[in-house]
Amino acid sequence: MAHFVDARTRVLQEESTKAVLSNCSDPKADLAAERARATFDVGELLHYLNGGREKVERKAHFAELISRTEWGNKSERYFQTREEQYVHGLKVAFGIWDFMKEKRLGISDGRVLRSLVNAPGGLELHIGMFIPSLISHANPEQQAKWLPKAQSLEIIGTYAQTELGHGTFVRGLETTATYDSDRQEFIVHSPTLTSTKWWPGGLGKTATHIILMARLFTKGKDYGPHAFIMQIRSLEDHKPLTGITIGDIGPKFGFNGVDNGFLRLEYVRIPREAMLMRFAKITPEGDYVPPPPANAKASYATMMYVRSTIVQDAGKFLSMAVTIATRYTSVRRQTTSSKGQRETQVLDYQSVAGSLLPLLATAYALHFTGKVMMQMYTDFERSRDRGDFSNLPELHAFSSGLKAMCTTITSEGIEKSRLLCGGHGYSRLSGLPDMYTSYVQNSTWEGDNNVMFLQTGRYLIKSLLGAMTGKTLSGYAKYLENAQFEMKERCNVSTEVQWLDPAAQLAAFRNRAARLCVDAAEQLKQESGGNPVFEGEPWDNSNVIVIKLAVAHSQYVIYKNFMDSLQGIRSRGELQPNTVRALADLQGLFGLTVLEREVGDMLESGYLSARQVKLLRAQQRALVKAVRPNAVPLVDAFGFLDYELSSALGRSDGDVYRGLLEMAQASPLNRTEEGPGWKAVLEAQMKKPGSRSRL
Ligand SMILES: CC(C)(COP(=O)(O)OP(=O)(O)OC[C@H]1O[C@@H](n2cnc3c(N)ncnc32)[C@H](O)[C@@H]1OP(=O)(O)O)[C@@H](O)C(=O)NCCC(=O)NCCSC(=O)CCCC(=O)O
Ligand SMILES: Cc1cc2nc3c(=O)[nH]c(=O)nc-3n(C[C@H](O)[C@H](O)[C@H](O)COP(=O)(O)OP(=O)(O)OC[C@H]3O[C@@H](n4cnc5c(N)ncnc54)[C@H](O)[C@@H]3O)c2cc1C
Repeated sequence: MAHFVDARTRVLQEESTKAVLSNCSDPKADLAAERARATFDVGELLHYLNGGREKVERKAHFAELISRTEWGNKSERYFQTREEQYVHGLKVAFGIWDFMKEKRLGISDGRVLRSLVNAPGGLELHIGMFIPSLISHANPEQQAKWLPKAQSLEIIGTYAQTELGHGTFVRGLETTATYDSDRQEFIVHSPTLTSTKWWPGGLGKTATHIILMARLFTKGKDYGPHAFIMQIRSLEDHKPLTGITIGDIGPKFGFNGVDNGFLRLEYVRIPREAMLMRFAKITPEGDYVPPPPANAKASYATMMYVRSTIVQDAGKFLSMAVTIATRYTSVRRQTTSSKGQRETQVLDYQSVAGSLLPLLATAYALHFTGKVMMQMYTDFERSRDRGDFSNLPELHAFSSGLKAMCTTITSEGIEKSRLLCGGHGYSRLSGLPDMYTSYVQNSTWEGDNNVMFLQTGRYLIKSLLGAMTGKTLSGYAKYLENAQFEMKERCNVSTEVQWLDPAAQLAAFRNRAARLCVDAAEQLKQESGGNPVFEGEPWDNSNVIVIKLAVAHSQYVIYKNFMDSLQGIRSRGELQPNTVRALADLQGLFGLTVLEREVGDMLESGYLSARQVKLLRAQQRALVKAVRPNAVPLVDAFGFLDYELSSALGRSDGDVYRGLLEMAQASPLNRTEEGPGWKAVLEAQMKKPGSRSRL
């Protein structure tokens, strides 16, 4: 209702309003001023990072179109119940599907659309693991039968591996697939409580089919986990098939639009052809044909593919968080030292810039590592298709460690970004709480991070031991050939500026990793009482140092990838000198920030002196200052659209306070002026006779 304000009231207020306006914040102007400080061409970097101008424009065009659809509308995003989220997630998946068909779009456009809407739902695993499993584990006949149905959404699948009792230890799975040669069928069964499948995304209420990981028994012998395809729900009425019990596992820390599910099987029969037989096979008579020794771990290939995509995506999520925090802290003003002066942009506080700008640098580092990771996976696929599995061990070691490292960095980085946004960062309207709760699972799924680090550490120690007996190493572990030399090496930096040299930084990363590898191997030998044993007590008692080694190696790899990528850009002349300079500052800031955090190891080993650490810290602080003017331009270059970020604080126009006020209007609590509690509780309580005098 319009509210009448008399002239006297207005006149009295006028002076106070003027006083407040004289130094109140103007977020839009602040952000515009930040953009004017750019030392490089933002458009150039934007196009480079996003694969060209055409792709950038295409994404904006898609966002424009889908934001107008019912399924693409995000205004209710932060106010949905779990059920609404689940149903909406399905509408989004099918909405994107129809949109792709209508516009005849391919897989890479589909990926862009899914990322734009960012509403994880019941089809995540269908796209992320069910189809990839068919591609990597099914033989040509099986692919011909199942892929068209899966790709046209005639069936919806998921990947059912984890059980109540086992996730990490895949060989410990208890679901059985017992071959009956008389009927040429498998009997799949959940023999124990702990064999209940638990966690698979979409299993609860969506999937009609699953890739089942079960222990294969034939002729009384256990051949360990193998992949099978089977139907679990009717295609007519979506009810579970006979002998199958399925349901949703309940609410989770985040990611609640996805119906992670449970499954029990009671003597269910599936045909022999249900076993995915690209590698291992079973004959009609029940003879087991193992995969060739070189690809004994072939049934784990889907996990490796997904780990690679997780590495690829880590940089994107960190970039999103950093974009929100950088834009907001550039327009957020808080505290003034003298009256009448404008308050300080919080990004100008050393504590804020010192935390946020290294994260910005890290987001760039992860971008380049993500690219290298996917290239390595694609190369593996190419050689695998020729029957060459020789690069499998390195790919496994590389993807395991990077999966763990990149997701740790990004999980922590999202939370740090949220904290840097103060109170408004705690609001879901900032976009950061949801981003955190839905991202952080990446540290657990697809291999718990510590378990993944241990896989990488195992590979590195074995590589070192091999090198000591004269074996030539390849790839990222090559430096271990010189581990004995590294043990005697000392850092030769003697001035602050020498720390800017990428070679000096790389040498420090490499030396730390090499020494830790020698230390870890020593400890393992001691625990083993002689020759290193990579299992049981000796291994378990060496876990902490092995994980430390894998962290150090992964940090070395990420730094090296950043350095090599930038060198490539320079030598190919892909970007203008000013842009390269801005990226070089980020590379230095990333490198020195990580090294600064880890100096303890290098002081302990004697690689660094206390004076060199002081110089390193001073140079790191100088780089924070150097990056500061480019902060907003550098996040603009990531190219996230407002639609994509769904954040009141990350708005590209900087109008954050209007954003909060506008978005809050959609709260269901605001549907009526008096609110839902008035009729339900407040009225009766507050109108009780004598209610005010009771206390
Ligand atoms: C922990 C390990 C790696 C251990 O496996 P294991 O069979 O016990 O291994 P082991 O007998 O100790 O043998 C070790 C040996 O096997 C090698 N190896 C292990 N995994 C692989 C691989 N993928 N590729 C190539 N090689 C592999 C290791 O390097 C060892 O080799 P070595 O003996 O040293 O030469 C494995 O069991 C594992 O991967 N566990 C994690 C389970 C997991 O990732 N589950 C994912 C479920 S799906 C999911 O979470 C959905 C995510 C949804 C989404 O992302 O969208
Ligand atoms: C949101 C979400 C979605 C998921 N989706 C799916 C899915 O679609 N399909 C599917 O099959 N699974 C899925 N999972 C399961 C997931 O893959 C497992 O939870 C994960 O692999 C970790 O296994 P775990 O739960 O058994 O952990 P545990 O192995 O029980 O880990 C517990 C602790 O023990 C430590 N630990 C375990 N083993 C060792 C060891 N050998 N050495 C040292 N430390 C060890 C771990 O580091 C961890 O700290 C999902 C999980 C989540 C959270």
